[in-house]
Amino acid sequence: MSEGGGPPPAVRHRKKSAGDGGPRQNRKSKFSSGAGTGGSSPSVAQQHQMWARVVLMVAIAAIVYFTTFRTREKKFATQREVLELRSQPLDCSRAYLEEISKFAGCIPAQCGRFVSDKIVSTAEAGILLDLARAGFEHGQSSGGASILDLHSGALSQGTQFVNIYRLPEARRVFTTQHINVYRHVKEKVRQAVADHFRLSVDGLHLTHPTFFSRLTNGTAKTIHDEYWHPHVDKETYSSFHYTTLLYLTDYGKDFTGGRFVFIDSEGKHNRTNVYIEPRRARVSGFTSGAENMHHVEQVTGGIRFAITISFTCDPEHAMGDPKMTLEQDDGENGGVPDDINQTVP
Ligand SMILES: O=C(O)CCC(=O)C(=O)O
Ligand SMILES: [Fe+2]
Repeated sequence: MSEGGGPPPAVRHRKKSAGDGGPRQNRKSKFSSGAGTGGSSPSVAQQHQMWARVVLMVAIAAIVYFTTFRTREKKFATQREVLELRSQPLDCSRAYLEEISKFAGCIPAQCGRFVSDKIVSTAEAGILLDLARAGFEHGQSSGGASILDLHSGALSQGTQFVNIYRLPEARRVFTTQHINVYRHVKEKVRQAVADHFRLSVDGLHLTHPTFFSRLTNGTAKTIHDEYWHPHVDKETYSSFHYTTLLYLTDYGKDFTGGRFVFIDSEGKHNRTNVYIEPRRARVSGFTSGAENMHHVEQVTGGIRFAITISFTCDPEHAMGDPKMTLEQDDGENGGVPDDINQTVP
């Protein structure tokens, strides 16, 4: 019974002796250069053992490294999806919470982010794309990032900015339809932010800078062209409390690269990149604190158009609808605000 129950002792013995030079000794001697190689067999076995240890140690080091310094990738919204609403609640960063607590009615039920393809129609986005193209015909950065701010009139030109409302050739560049759609869309987005974060819409104001962006893979000429740096909006633009983005062109069709990426850090070494692939008429919204650190990937081909529509809870930083004329030119700098340098992160 005892013999039949387990593996035969001989088999067990052979397995155990596999590393002790027994059967291997013979196999090895076939490849040895000279006769009488019996004496070198133990050292070959030792070498094997040593290599096994090295391989094991490297494997352990790799496992430790990849579990300690890990970057995970998550897709929050792909270009192909048509989303009613996708959201992710987050804890507010301490500084954000401290500041927003001063504005009753404007404190989010919870910090976080959302994406929806149902707030703005593709027809509206098409008209805004037309507006953007018409505006950028009168000025573009010589690097990869151009902006057009309808409120101040700031428009990239070469390595600088001009006021589009001062350009005679741009007099009638925007149509009544452009203007009406811009205002209407901005209101819908404002309402969506108020609904999502459960705010009183009256306490939520449009703020500066709110602008169109046109991104390409052109070589950066100034710091304003370097749109890909990770940042926190509240730190880049102090008046921001809620950031929204409206995409006017499609990732993978109109341009490549250029995904929006939230960078979620868990501890010192672990991070998760959360991707939003731009889609025409897609709106994303998020609280502007450190809980929503983000960046835009470099565009590798084509042209990416988007609008950054920003909101503040602070009435002192509130901004009205754009007048789209030179009337609003009240600055020494031809209406281009002094802090234009903040317009592009
Ligand atoms: O265009 C985007 O997707 C993001 C732009 C951005 O991060 C910003 O305007 O602060
Ligand atoms: Fe940003």
